[in-house]
Amino acid sequence: MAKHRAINTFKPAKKIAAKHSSLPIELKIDSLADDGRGVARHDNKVVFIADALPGETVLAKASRLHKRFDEAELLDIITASADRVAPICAIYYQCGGCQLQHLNYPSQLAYKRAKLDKVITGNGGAAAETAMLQASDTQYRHRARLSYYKGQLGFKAKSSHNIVAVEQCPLLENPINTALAQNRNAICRYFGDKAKGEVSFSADRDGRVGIHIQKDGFVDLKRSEQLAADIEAPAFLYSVTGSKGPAWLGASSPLQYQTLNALTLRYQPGDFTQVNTAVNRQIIDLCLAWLAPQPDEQIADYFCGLGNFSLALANAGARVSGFDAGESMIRSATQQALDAGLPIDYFCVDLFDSAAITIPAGCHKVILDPPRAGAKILCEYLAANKVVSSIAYVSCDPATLARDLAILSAAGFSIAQAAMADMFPHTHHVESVVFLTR
Ligand SMILES: C[S@@+](CC[C@H](N)C(=O)[O-])C[C@H]1O[C@@H](n2cnc3c(N)ncnc32)[C@H](O)[C@@H]1O
Repeated sequence: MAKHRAINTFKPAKKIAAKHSSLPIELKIDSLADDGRGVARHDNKVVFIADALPGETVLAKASRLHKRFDEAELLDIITASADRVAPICAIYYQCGGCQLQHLNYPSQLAYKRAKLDKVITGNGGAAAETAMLQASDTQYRHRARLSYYKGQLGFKAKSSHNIVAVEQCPLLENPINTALAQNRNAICRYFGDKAKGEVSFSADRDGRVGIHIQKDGFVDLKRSEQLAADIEAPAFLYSVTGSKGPAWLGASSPLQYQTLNALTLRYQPGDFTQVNTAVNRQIIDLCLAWLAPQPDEQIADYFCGLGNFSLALANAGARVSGFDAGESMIRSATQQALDAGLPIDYFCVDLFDSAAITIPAGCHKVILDPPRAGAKILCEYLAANKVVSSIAYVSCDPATLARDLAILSAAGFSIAQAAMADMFPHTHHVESVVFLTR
């Protein structure tokens, strides 16, 4: 069996008492927690064990003790689950990027679907009607952010802030893996022994790969120019920013993210784009079907980013108002709408501030796609304001979705449709879309 590493947690934990530290314990895994770890009970306490699966009996060693639960490191599997598979990545047990590669893919989907079903039934919906959106479970990410420190370029490790060197990642689109292999040495030389920072790769519609470097400290503009010359096409150095001083900005044209058919979003590294292009298209299609935009009908797109949903809704005939706090994205979205001749007005607003929220005149349909924190304030606003009758809620966190659905349900909205979208295969993240009407 491959070596298993300790569990990743960022909460401070107590030192392990001597009697616990040296004693392996046998645990029976009952279920999977929301973060993908196995859950067992021992000494009347819940224990979380990374890489353990329901139905398994494992040998584990306590690694961190908390007041209400413990964490343990998997030492060996005594009885393996029939759902256990060999990870698709050689560094899975060290890398912090994925949590579910040891679980077969259909079971990953079932686990995520069950999480969403709980939220749906908890708010009066029918779980049996939840649809499933999915595409390839490999090579699906069009962007990745790696860290650099002391000669290592890779992802953060599972159980620490150390960096695991990544040569290739099976979840990344091929152009990113190629760009990584071709340019790793030049990037590592650029950082040298002392500097540290982050390197973002973003593959666009045309196979170009933009590289953005965020460095601690000052940016050496001459060396950045040299790095730009050294990077092998079709990858190119987009920009280098530092925590101090001026940035190096290349003269490259923006990247292009393809949404539906011929619709594209112009973006730069740092802008939000949905990581999984194929699943994103399915989500847009579904939201279009649910919201059924009519000619000249007014629709609001809250947390619109670059206009991923706004463009598709306007292209289908609606007039759209998009709201987001990202200034540069709103600028870029506004220009795109002008260039495409589409009737979209974008507004830069903080949607966590109730005083800043507005509903456009004549608007009865809304789409919202908040970050993990959800959209509590906005949902309270929509609940209180009786003009909105249909909401497509795109969520990347079932916990905040549950909280927000409860607010909307209490105001008379009911769940008409729902879908689980596997935007992030092999990780514990659950993306979902819920359609509410009243
Ligand atoms: C999950 S992304 C969705 C973006 C877009 N709908 C898309 O599909 O590409 C969440 C968006 O919420 C925006 N956001 C985060 N906090 C915000 C806030 N307090 N007010 C308004 N927008 C916010 C981010 O800028 C980001 O564009």
